This record gives sequence, C-alpha cells and structure tokens, in this order.
Amino acid sequence: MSEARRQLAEQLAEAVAEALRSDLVTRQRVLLVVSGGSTPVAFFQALAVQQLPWERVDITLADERWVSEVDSDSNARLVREHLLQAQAESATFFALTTADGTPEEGVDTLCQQVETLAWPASVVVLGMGADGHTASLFPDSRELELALASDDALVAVRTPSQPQPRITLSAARLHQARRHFLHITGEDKRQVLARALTGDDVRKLPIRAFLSCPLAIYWAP
Ligand SMILES: O=C(O)[C@H](O)[C@@H](O)[C@H](O)[C@H](O)COP(=O)(O)O
Repeated sequence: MSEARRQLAEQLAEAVAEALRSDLVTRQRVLLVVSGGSTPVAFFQALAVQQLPWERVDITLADERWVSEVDSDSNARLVREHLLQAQAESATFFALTTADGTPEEGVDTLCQQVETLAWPASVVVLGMGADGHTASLFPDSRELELALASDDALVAVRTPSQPQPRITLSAARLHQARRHFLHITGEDKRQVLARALTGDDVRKLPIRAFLSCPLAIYWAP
C-alpha cells in the first residue's frame, strides 16, 4: 500500500472515531455503518485501535454478498478479521445475512432485526466501484430503482456484474445518518467521482444519490 493511502486510512479512522466519541457524549449507544470490498482494510485496522467505549457501539454493513461468513467474499468476514479486533473487539456487530438460501427469503427478517440498532447512524462510510455503484446500488441491477425509492431498511439485490446475490441498505436508510464519508483511492475512481459530480442521472452513477448531502470525501492517488 502507498504511504498516501495508509495516511488516508489513518485520517479517516481518526475522523470516524472522533464522530463516534462526540455522539457518545449524548447517546447511550451509537451506530457505525461500513462498506466492504478491498479499500476499507487499512481503515478498519486503523479504526480498531482507536480508544473509545466500543462496548456502546453497534456496527453493521452498508451491504453484503449473500455468502457464508467463512467465504472469502463475505463482508462480515472482512469486518470480523480487520475491524472487530483490538479495542474494537467489544463492539456489537450486526451481520446482514441469515441462514436462508437467498436474500429475498432473508430480507424481511433482517429488516425487522436491524431496527434494534442505534439509528440514525452516527457515521456511514461508503465505498464506490468503477461503475459508480455504492453499497449494492448497482447501475445494472434490476432492483436499483427499488433500492433508491424504498422506505424499507434493506433490499435484496441481484445484478449481472456481480457473482453473488446481495443485500443492501436502501438509499433512504443510508441517508438516515448524521455523517457520510466516501472512501476511495486511485485515479480511475477519481475520474468516476468527477463524472458523478457533473451529471445528475443517479441510475447511471448511483453514488450521485449521496452527492446532495454533506459528504466527506477521503481520496488518495
Ligand atoms: O460489498 C461491496 O463490494 C462494497 O460494499 C461495495 O460497495 C464497495 O464499497 C465497492 O464495490 C468498492 O469496492 P473496492 O473497495 O473493493 O474497490
């Protein structure tokens, strides 16, 4: 990893930890929503060693691949291996899968259970793909319009560009947060973000759904 990306991960971890500490002054419990993929690993590792009352922190995912938690593609596995460690080990993690065979079968149960978390989230940390997707709001997904419009907390998603079915927090639920961060790296994603900032069709670049509210963009080359 480049020094710039390591510094970015550290700075994002410090900002997220400070946001959680600030909300913990007035709230008994707080919620952190994180994204999966490959970018967050260094951020997770830097956040895990931050000093704060992690036993009062709920953590869940912005989205999940509908796979077993032992699968290398599992975002829950990524969180358990890199974030629920060190000081952050005592946080409460809410995974976005059930024993059901498909997200369509599990989504209603998860929609009920997810309400037990400390909404509105103190922090949502979004990633972004080269196609402008964020969470599992994919431009080529049949469920994109539903996920952009639904008031449900979670939506089951299938998309040709991804090997597994997915479940995602809806845009509405992702918007229900006090702070939003976008964590991206590299020139390709910088160019996609630049396009997203200049256009308005959210169906082509779903990250646009989060460009009309304050968004702290953490980018490094
Ligand atoms: O489940 C996921 O894949 C993530 O939640 C997804 O939205 C991710 O943030 C982007 O795909 C970027 O992924 P990378 O960090 O691997 O580029």
